[in-house]
Amino acid sequence: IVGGTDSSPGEWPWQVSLHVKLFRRRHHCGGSIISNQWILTAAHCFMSRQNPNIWRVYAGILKQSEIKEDTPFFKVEEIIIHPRYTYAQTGYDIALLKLDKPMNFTDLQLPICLPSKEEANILYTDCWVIGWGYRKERGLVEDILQKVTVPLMSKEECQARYRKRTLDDNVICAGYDEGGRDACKGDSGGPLSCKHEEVWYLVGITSWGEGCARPRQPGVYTKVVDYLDWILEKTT
Ligand SMILES: Cc1c(O)cccc1C(=O)Nc1cccc2ccc(C(=N)N)cc12
Repeated sequence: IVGGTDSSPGEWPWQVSLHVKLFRRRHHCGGSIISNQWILTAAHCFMSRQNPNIWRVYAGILKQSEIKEDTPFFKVEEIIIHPRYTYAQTGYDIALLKLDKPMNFTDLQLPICLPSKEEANILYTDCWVIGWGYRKERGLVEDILQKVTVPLMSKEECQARYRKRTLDDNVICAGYDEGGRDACKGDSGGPLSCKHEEVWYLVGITSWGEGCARPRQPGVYTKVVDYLDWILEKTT
């Protein structure tokens, strides 16, 4: 996260950290708890790493330094990548992780609501992107979970910013024309959460952007409401 601030314990209880258990265990991507057995994240987190056995899901974590050898984690039973995914920039950047056993909800690990179709055209005005990702383009994974508020922008406005590309229809953009506040590498898969009438909704999944926090280069997020049928088909 570029231009953000430290989160507090329990502020974002649906945020998880996805680690790869290889030579050096480390944070690779974020994800969101959507039920006691399912995590919603980005497909591009799993390119070249689709073996569920090497992944570890840490929930209820504020700092990466909390994670030790004996810190409990969830194993991944199944990784479901959207069948039409190829690259983040061409859309369908969405994946589901089925945990090997259901988690108990606590104050520090709780699910976030999926948006409903009826609310598909609500104008959310209180949206935040969070993660342990880079603070700048040539950065490194952060210790304390960062948060930054970002305004949503229309598809037309976003397409005008990415003139050389044709944006996928099922994305939502957010950011500031002056730049300075945005998600970045390492925040991928994490939630773009919007509060509406006292309830938090998972409006987007951090997917890509040209660099990070550059002027007129907004963050691009998978638009979750457009994948409700796919999510329900795979999780029920
Ligand atoms: C390609 C690259 C790096 O190598 C290092 C840092 C950033 C980038 C990059 O161009 N964009 C990105 C690469 C990977 C995940 C990203 C997630 C969000 C954003 C965003 N701006 N909202 C940019 C990303």
